[in-house]
Amino acid sequence: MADNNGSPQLSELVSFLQTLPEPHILCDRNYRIIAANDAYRANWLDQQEVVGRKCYEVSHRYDVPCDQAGEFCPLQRSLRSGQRERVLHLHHTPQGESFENIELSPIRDASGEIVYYIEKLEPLPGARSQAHAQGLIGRSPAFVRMMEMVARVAPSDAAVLLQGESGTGKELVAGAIHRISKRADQPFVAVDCSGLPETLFESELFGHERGAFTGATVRKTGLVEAAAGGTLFLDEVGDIPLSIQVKLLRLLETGTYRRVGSPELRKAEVRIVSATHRPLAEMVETGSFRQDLFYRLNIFPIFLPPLRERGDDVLLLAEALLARVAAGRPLGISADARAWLSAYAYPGNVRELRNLLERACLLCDGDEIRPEHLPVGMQAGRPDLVPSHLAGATASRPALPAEVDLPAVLRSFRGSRKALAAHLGWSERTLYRRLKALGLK
Ligand SMILES: Nc1ncnc2c1ncn2[C@@H]1O[C@H](COP(=O)(O)OP(=O)(O)OP(=O)(O)O)[C@@H](O)[C@H]1O
Repeated sequence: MADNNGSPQLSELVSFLQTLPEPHILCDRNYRIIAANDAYRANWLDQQEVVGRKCYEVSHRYDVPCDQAGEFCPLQRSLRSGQRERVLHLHHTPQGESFENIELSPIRDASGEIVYYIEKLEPLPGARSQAHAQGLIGRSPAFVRMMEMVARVAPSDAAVLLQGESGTGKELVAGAIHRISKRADQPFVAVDCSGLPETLFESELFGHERGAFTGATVRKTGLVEAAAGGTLFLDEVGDIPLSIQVKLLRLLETGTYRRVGSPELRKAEVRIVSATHRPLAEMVETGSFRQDLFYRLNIFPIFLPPLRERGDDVLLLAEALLARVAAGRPLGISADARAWLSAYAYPGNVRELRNLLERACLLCDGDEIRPEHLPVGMQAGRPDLVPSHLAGATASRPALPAEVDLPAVLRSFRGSRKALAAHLGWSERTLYRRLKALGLK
């Protein structure tokens, strides 16, 4: 596949691309798309021609390469490493924004220099478009990095431990891992390990024989059996009593278990995904969690970022969740309410944002959510309405625009307007409006 100058023959590369069933494009080192195969074009039906355009412009609508827009660029990575590189990117597609696995393979000329790249673009199976009612929403770097870990581990059978604060979406991510995996057509069974007394928990998990204990009038299959062939999601795994931990360890190590009241060893065929908001490593230190079980569960740890570290995702989520909770009511969010939502610290993460919007919907009679419908407004008018967990949390929120003595801050602050906005926890627009209102523009 080389011409007389030692460069790979373009026409042969293009016809090779055509033989590939997955969507592929061919790019040069300058991000320019040189060819796209039919599988790629089938996804881009009715769209503008892509050949001749830059990959970052087509897939991301950026004016600059991904790495200059705060994302990992596989092309830059591959230029550095000289190897094939894989990343997960959130791409604009005719079906809406969705996650795609990108695999970039360098093509060299006879002198060994990289001249082209073949790029495979595969939608993440099961991770539906962000617009979908059940989809995981987010595009911040912290969220995309987390999703990249999800995409890497999902197709394997490795045990995954999801760690993150309450309400960060651990159950949703566990479901996504299942849907992306080859077990997607088999059951996904979620077990809440925190709610049940010890004996009941064991029989829920492993099942019991008739007469195994008082009240066991019929034989019962356990959740491990119900999940056969699929995924068993152990939520709040840090709450599993020590006596059951040893049985869970056996399940993970040997793939076997016993129903309560039966000596017979049964074979289980499940993939284990577990989640906790508790510091399991510390619990191992203090002896309340078995070290051997921790290692078994923690083959592939994934950390879910708290909402306060997800930047603009807050407003993206707010819009999407509002559409879900407002059920057909076309509700907007005022600029002040947006500023508050962006600045708030969300100790209860996405769940708290969702609850807060649900309440705002009920309080709002018009067509726009305003600060008076949010905890900030309620706090100002009716402190008795503020739930205790929010009252504590609001203490740590950034200052609201009206509470700041801006002229005083301006006298002491050295730095750009952007830095000042970040310092105050405001958007640049809010800062601009406040400066203008005070005649300080
Ligand atoms: N990225 C996201 N996109 C859309 N919705 C989300 C996202 N993350 C979380 N949610 C929503 O937030 C709520 C809480 O999510 P989930 O129950 O998965 O969190 P969790 O981390 O398992 O919480 P806990 O530790 O309290 O069990 C759910 O309503 C879920 O749909």
